[in-house]
Amino acid sequence: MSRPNASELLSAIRIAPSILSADFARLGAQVSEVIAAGARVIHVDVMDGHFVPPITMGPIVVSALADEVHAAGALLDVHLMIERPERQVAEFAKAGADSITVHAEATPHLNYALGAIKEAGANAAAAVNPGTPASVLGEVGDLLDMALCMSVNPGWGGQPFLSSSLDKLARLRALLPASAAIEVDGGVDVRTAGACARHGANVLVAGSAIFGQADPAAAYAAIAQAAGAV
Ligand SMILES: O=C(CO)[C@H](O)[C@H](O)COP(=O)(O)O
Ligand SMILES: [Co+2]
Repeated sequence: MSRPNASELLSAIRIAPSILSADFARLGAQVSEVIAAGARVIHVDVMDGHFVPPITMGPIVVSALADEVHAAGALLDVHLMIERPERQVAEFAKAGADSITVHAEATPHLNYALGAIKEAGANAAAAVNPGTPASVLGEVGDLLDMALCMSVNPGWGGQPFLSSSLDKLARLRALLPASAAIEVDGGVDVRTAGACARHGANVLVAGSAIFGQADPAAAYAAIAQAAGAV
């Protein structure tokens, strides 16, 4: 099956529903609901029990969703909250990941890890935790298709948005080439989405604010409108 053009999809304002908060007993149906509502970026949170305490999912879940997501012209945005991610990126790309994010804090070899993602055929992204300066990503700016600003401490959905993230988004936007997308992840909802977009984010991850709601499609549409994505 042909892959969507990830660079093109990530160049507009996008709301990326995070399946971390989805009902896993009906994961395919939940993803279909948000795609029908207009979502073109599906965010997959991979946690290893080391970089962050919880353990979530691996390439097998990416592979299970890939055909449905790609057939809709949407992409799988895989957020690796794992130690030494460079050892795993090829496996996730093979499973169907279109963009892969590694944490700057998770490897001493960030430049190498980003190169490994590109070599595996995916878009390369790097994330910084709330306590890590944005400037770290300036060192690898030429390799970044996307930078991810964590607006909560990673590991759990449903946490409140850290307002200090707004200035950090603006610093990342000023620091990185215009071709790099800026993603924000954690505590994004109808109240925080507009400010994130105004401060330079164009890919807004939302988990509990979409899949934690009774009507995920309506919740998606409300956040998209708040961010100016529609
Ligand atoms: O990476 C993450 C957690 O580490 C999730 O993507 C993020 O927290 C989404 O959840 P919510 O929108 O509920 O904050
Ligand atoms: Co995430």
